[in-house]
Amino acid sequence: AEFTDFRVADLSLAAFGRKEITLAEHEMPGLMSIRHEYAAAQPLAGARITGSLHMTVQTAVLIETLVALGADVRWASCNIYSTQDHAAAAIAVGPQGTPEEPKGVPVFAWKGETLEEYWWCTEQALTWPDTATGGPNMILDDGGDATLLVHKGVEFEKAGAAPDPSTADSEEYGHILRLLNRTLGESPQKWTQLASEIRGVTEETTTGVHRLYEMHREGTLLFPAINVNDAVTKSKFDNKYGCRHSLIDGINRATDVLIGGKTAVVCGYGDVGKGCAESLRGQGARVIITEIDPICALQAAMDGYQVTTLDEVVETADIFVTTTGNKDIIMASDMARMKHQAIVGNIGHFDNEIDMAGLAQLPGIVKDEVKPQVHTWTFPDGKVLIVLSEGRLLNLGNATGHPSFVMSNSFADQTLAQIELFTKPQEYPTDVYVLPKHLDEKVARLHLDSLGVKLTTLRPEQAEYIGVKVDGPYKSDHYRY
Ligand SMILES: NC(=O)c1ccc[n+]([C@@H]2O[C@H](COP(=O)([O-])OP(=O)(O)OC[C@H]3O[C@@H](n4cnc5c(N)ncnc54)[C@H](O)[C@@H]3O)[C@@H](O)[C@H]2O)c1
Ligand SMILES: Nc1nccc2c1ncn2C[C@@H](O)[C@@H](O)C(=O)O
Repeated sequence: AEFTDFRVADLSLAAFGRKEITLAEHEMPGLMSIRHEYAAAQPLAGARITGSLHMTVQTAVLIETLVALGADVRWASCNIYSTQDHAAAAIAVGPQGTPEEPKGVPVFAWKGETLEEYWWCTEQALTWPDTATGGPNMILDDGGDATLLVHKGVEFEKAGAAPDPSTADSEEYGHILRLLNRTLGESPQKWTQLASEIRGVTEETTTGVHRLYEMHREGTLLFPAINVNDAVTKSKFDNKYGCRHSLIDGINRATDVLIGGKTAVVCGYGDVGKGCAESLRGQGARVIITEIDPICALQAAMDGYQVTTLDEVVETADIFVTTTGNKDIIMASDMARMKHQAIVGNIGHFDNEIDMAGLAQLPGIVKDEVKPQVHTWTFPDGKVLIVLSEGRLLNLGNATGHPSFVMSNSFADQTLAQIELFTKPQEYPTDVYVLPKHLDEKVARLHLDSLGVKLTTLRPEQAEYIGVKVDGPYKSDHYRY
């Protein structure tokens, strides 16, 4: 039967996507090594994995690794602007298919989805026709939207109704409520039944992890979770070195502004902020940090950055980047004070770091599209602001996100986490876990040869002296790297 269980922008892009996937595989040695190591054992045979993670070339390599390990997969992106359409096309067509006869994986993602389409895609990725529960038995999440939809579905099914969408405190939540009101009418136990077979979720990013700990604290978490973000080989690499590469990629492709000599403000000096600050300084910008945390602020000062408040620099700086994972960092009133053609962008997971709703409501403001994901906002006095990706993460909205080599670390962690949760459910009662250190070190080890690294081997007496095994783990669980 013809395979039509997908929705992408343009199947004819599949060949281009396949070429870039092939190039990416060489740049993802850790992930490919895990694919080869585990393929024979088929550890994910029987797994039905719903993915909600930016549908990029690198994610395509992750998807095909999960499939190679035996999994069935359904996929959506976790952001309306982050899909690379040629990667999505290659996934729908598959390595053996053609645009005329696709033979790939169900994927529902295209660059420039509306919010309503985004949640429809997420629902498609979560809906598994011809299965007992109608759903997945694993979730691979980035930011927690798939996990949220399942939890809200169960919550409202238990209550017998979802709130009136007109009461939603955001446009996004309104779409979720409309969707759940529809499914409540169509199938009143859809989400409860679907959740019953989910063995767990592996969460990619800081903001999604925050949501999981919050649900666990509230006692509402329905299944165990592995916090992949806090694998050292994820957040100390992807968040830092990935953003170091892809932040200026996004700014350059969006504006081609000369960064050298300009003043750039980075809000937040966590893993992402550190990479962003280094990236901008590397281009010759004078980088100023804002922080709430005295430790991160002290780190920034010791790294040679001025650390002050946004209020102090909002009228003089040229480029503003939010990296906090928090909300309401740059408000409309701040943007009203910025200089002509200041550039504002966010690289945090959600679009609530920049007050886009407030900006749109400023009297006399005029929004104009320069090109996709680049807008000017003109104030009545003629001052123009340049806003990237409408406040959504600009490295994936204006560029192609992190490069393959760093995503190889993150996705090796993800694959190991999926195997852990799927094959050892009895070892993971509902809670939030991190990957054991020996797996973290394994992922790092898999990336050393490509960079020409030669490790030193501990001698037994040395290992004994520092209290570790010759083959590791080399650090305590509380070591901070
Ligand atoms: N775009 C990407 O490719 C990408 C990659 C990784 C992570 N992320 C996302 O980026 C965000 C940050 O991730 P992270 O790992 O750096 O988190 P983090 O917690 O390490 O860093 C965030 C920092 O922001 C600071 N902060 C919080 N509120 C602030 C405020 N009001 N003003 C100034 N500073 C404030 C915190 O003190 C913290 O140091 C998260 O949303 C994460 O999901 C995006
Ligand atoms: N090329 C890429 N493919 C997939 C996801 C990508 C990405 N670049 C950044 N993210 C987001 C990740 O950094 C994710 O781990 C996060 O933390 O947001």
